[in-house]
Amino acid sequence: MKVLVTDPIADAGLERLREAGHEVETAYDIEGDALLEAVADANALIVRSGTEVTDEVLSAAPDLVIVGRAGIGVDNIDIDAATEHGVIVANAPEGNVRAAAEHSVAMAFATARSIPQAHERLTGGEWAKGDYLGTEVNHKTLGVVGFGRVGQEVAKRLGSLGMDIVTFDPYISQERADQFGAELVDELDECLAAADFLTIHTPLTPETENMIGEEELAQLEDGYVVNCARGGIIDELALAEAVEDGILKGAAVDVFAEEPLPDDSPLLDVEDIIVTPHLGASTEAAQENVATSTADQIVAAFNDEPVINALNAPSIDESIFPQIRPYIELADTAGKIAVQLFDGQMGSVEVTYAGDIADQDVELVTASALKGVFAPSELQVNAVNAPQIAENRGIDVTESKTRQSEDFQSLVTVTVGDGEDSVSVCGTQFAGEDPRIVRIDDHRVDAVPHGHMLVARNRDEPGTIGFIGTVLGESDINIAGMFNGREVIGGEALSVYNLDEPPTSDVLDRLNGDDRIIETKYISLDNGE
Ligand SMILES: NC(=O)c1ccc[n+]([C@@H]2O[C@H](COP(=O)([O-])OP(=O)(O)OC[C@H]3O[C@@H](n4cnc5c(N)ncnc54)[C@H](O)[C@@H]3O)[C@@H](O)[C@H]2O)c1
Ligand SMILES: O=C(O)[C@H](O)COP(=O)(O)O
Repeated sequence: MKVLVTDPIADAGLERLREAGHEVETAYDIEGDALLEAVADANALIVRSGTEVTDEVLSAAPDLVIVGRAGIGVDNIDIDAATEHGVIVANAPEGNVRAAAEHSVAMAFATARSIPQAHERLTGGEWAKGDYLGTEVNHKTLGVVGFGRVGQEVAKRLGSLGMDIVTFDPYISQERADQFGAELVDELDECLAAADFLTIHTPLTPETENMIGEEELAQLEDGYVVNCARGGIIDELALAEAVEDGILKGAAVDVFAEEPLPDDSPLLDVEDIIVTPHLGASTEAAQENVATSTADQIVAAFNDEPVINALNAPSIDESIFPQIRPYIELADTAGKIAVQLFDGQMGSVEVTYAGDIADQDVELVTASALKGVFAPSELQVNAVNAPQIAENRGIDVTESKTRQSEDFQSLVTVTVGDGEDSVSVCGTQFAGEDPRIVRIDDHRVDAVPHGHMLVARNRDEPGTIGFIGTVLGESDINIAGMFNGREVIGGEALSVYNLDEPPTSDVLDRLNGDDRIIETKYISLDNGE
C-alpha cells in the first residue's frame, strides 16, 4: 500500500509504516495540482495542520482508504466529504496534549513577564530593566474556554501555581470540573468577567469561530489572552486593537486564521502581542507520539482492523474486537447474499443478532452488513460510508438483539425488504472462524459462503437436483459443493451450490425454464462483482 505524507512527521512513524511493508512517499508542503497528482495512487494520506484535505483532494484519490491526522485538530479535513468517499479520517488525540498544555503555560508566562520583548531589547544591546513590570499568576484567575484534554492539563498546571480556575465549556459535566477544582460557569461572559488570564482550548467549529471578538475582549480589562487552540476563534484585528489600546495587557498567540501568518497581520504590529509559528505540538516526544499513533492506525485500516481514533467510522473498543471480528465479514457476506436474492426495491435493512454476539457492541458489524448490501450497486462502499449511503437513499436501517439463539452460539441475520416482501439470510461461525449460512428465509441450510454460488428454489421432486447438475455439467461448470434442504416432503426445497465459475445467462434460462424449478439466482461473493 502507498502512504503519502504531505506534512512533516517524525521518522519513527515513517519507519513503522515501512516495517509493516508499506511504501512511504513524503512530499511536504505540496498543494494544488501537485497534491492532486501525488494523491492519485495513494492508499493513505498523512497530514498535520498544513494540508487542506478538501473534497477535490479526496475525489482525486480513488484508492484512498484513510486520512491520518498526526495531531488533534481536523479543521483542515473535510470529514463529511471523506465519509461520502468512504475514507476513514483518524487523528492522534492524545500524543501532543502535554506539549500543547506546556506551550500554553509557557505563553502565559512569556506574555505576563514580556520575556520575548525583553530578550529582543537585550540582544539589541539595551538593558531595559526598568521597562518591564510583569504580572504574577499566583492568586490570579485563569479562565479556560474549552475544558477538554488540553484545557484540563493547562488548568492542572496553572492551578498548581496558585491560580483559581474558572471554565466555560457547555459540553462537560460538573464532576469533571470539580475533579480539577475548577468553577464551571454557564456563560462565556461569566468566564470573561472573572478571568485575569484567558486561555482558549476549543476546536474551531462554526460555533467557536469568532467567539471572542471586540465585546468579549473588552470584558477582560487589564487581562491577558493566550490562544494555542486554533486561529479563527479570536478575531485577530479586535485582539490587536484591544492590546494596542491598553484594554488588555498582553496576548500570546500560537495559531492563526491564516497560516503561515501573513506579513501584514495586525498581530505583528503590536509590541505586547507575542507570537509563535504554531509550535504547540512541536516537541520531540509529541511528534514521536502522534507519528507512531497515526502510523498504527493506518496499518490497522489496511489490515481491516479497528481504527481506534476514527472520527467518521463506527468506533470499537480494541479489547472486544477479537469477539466481533468473525462476525464483521459474516455480516458483509449475509448482506451481499440477501440483496442479490431480493428482487424488489429495497426500502429497509434489518440486522438481527442472537446469542452471545448480542452482548457485544455491534455498530461496526451492522455497518459491515450494510456494506455488503450496497456492495453490488456501489463502486466504493465500506463501513465508513455504508450507513450514510443508507441514509442518503432513504433506507430504513434497524438493529435488534436477542439473547436466545436456537442451536447456535451466535447468529447474525440480514433481512432486506420493501415493506411487502423480504429476504433473510442468517449466518454463524463454526468453531469461531468457519462461516456458514444456516438459514435463507424459512429454509435451514448449511452453505459455505464463497465465490460463485447458485441458489435454487425448486419443488421437492425426484430428478430435480440431477437436472440442475446436468445443465451445469453440460456447460462445463463444476460443482465444488452443494447443500439441499426442504421443510416438508414434496414441498418447496432450497439448494445452494458452490460453483467454480459463474453460470452464463443461458444456463440460468435453461434452469428457470423447467417446471420443477421455482427460481434460480446466481450470487457472486467475489468482491461484490
Ligand atoms: N497549538 C497547537 O499546536 C495545538 C496542539 C494540540 C491541540 N491544539 C488545539 O487545541 C484545541 C483543544 O484540543 P483538545 O485535544 O483539548 O480537544 P478536546 O476535544 O479534548 O477539547 C475541546 C473542548 O472544547 C469544548 N468546546 C467545544 N465547543 C465549545 C464551545 N462552543 N464553547 C466552549 N467549549 C467548547 C469541548 O466540549 C471540549 O471539552 C483544539 O483546537 C486543537 O486543535 C493545538
Ligand atoms: O491540532 C493539533 O494537533 C495541533 O494544532 C498541532 O498541529 P501541527 O501538527 O500542525 O503542529
